Amino acid sequence: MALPVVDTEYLKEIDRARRHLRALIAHKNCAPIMLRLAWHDAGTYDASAKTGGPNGSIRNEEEYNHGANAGLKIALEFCEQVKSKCPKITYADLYQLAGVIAVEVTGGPTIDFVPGRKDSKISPKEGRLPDANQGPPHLRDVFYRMGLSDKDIVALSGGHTLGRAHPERSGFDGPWTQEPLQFDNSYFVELLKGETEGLLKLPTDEALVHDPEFRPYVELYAKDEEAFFRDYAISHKKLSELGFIPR
Ligand SMILES: C=CC1=C(C)/C(=C/c2[nH]c(Cc3[nH]c(Cc4[nH]c(OC(C)(C)C)c(C)c4C=C)c(C)c3CCC(=O)O)c(CCC(=O)O)c2C)NC1=O
Ligand SMILES: [Fe+3]
Repeated sequence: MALPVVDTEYLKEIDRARRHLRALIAHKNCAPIMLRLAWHDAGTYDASAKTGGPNGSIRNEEEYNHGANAGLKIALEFCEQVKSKCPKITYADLYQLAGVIAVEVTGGPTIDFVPGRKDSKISPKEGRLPDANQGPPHLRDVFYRMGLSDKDIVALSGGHTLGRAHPERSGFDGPWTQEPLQFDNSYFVELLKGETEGLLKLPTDEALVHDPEFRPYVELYAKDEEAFFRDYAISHKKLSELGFIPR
């Protein structure tokens, strides 16, 4: 079903939340972890069972304690600061808006945000997010289950232009690019360059270079930042609206 239409009061609350999120993310330099939070709430979607997805369930202790969500409590607490000033916004909308603002504030593309997500108290079982240690078949299993495509997989992985891995959270260490607070296509440039001292490549990042279906997108995005921004904005919107057929 499409995202339900919201009333003008709610739209004003969304605008207030936008402003608070912009100030918070700029002040705390927390764009990367806010983007990861938005993905981890949405990335549990199962298109055939119609369960999981961007429904705020990651705020449940049972879910934010899942292994793949290590470290996200910080982002949940940042969002709680905005929720206390904008109590009408659902957690589901708040987390997705945080992801959209995180990309905007770091110089990435403007992503169309349609509000109207409802909160769910039900958390899916652990294991719906992709495992960084696996390769292309696993990536396709997980992203196809969400209802996403090969192109979405490559474009969304470009979100690793932001932030870094932390040994105490995932066992991996380091940023993917030289400018982890700048949203650009350098993730793809680094992927094609090979090893660079101090920069990280997950097995799932490497998979994009070696798989014949994924690689052409990596080459396009490394060469044409506009093409990456265009495709990323489409894929990010898709992921943030999983479970709602956009109007
Ligand atoms: C495509 C498969 C994929 C995998 C397996 C993945 C795994 C992954 N992503 C990140 C951090 C990580 N991930 C992301 C965006 C992100 N993450 C993500 O994969 C999902 C959610 C589907 C798993 C998507 C689709 C996006 C796209 C925007 C950011 C911005 C950061 C940095 C956070 C920070 O700096 O704290 C870590 C390190 C966590 C830590 O130690 O702090 C790992 C292990 N990211 C992936 O893309
Ligand atoms: Fe990631």
